[in-house]
Amino acid sequence: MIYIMGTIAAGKTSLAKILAEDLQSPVYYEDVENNGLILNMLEKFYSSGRKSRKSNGAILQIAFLTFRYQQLRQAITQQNAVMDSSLESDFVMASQLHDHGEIDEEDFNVYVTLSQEMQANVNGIPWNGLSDLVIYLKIDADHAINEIQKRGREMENTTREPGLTDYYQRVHHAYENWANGYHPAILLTIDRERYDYVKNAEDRNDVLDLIETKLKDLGKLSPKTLEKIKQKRK
Ligand SMILES: Nc1ncnc2c1ncn2[C@@H]1O[C@H](COP(=O)(O)OP(=O)(O)OP(=O)(O)O)[C@@H](O)[C@H]1O
Repeated sequence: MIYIMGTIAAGKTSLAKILAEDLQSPVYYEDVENNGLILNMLEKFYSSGRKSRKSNGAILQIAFLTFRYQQLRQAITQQNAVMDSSLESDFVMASQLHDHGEIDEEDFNVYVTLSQEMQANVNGIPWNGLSDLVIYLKIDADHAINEIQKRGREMENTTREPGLTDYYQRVHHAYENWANGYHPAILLTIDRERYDYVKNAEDRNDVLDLIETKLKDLGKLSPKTLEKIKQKRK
């Protein structure tokens, strides 16, 4: 499994799509706009800043955990499945809510215990909770906030709720800290300020080369398959 990590609007969904197409791998999206359960919860969570994060934060994490676990049960059986979000990214989100007093100690304990119990055994397979490769999309906070505003979701709009800018900065900071201290699995950082893999074909190829070479080095892609993929791209 390949996890793509990064702050809100870092470009995870786009990279997941591009990478999965190139690898011809299964892909799993967060796709909040088409998931009624998550969308309703998220709208409540975002509705009135800190107050609504506090009242809905814990149950939102349980909702994400349920949805993500459904994806994980499938993805774990497939080679190089790409996930644009994961239990790992949810843990960063849940922890920052807890760190800022928006999920209380007791609720956080329930969430962590449940998450660990679920991950200890996926589809009858004991699992260590790690993916084969973690890709971190490193982006400047202001750039990410700009991207959030550009996609124009009402619930994420900072004009409607100015306090959201602080929240986005906080989440950005949480991801930076997480990436700096992450060692359990192989982490590949992609600099979003350097590569525009959506609009620039050369950048896209460079990013795909970086990721796929790493997969080859990890034994997740044979040298022959990597060569074929590169030829197909030309
Ligand atoms: N565990 C979580 N806790 C709280 N909010 C979450 C969690 N996971 C995702 N979200 C929120 O759900 C929404 C997801 O939107 P979307 O699927 O477009 O992804 P994104 O994280 O913004 O990624 P990108 O734009 O990089 O693809 C964002 O507002 C995000 O902050």
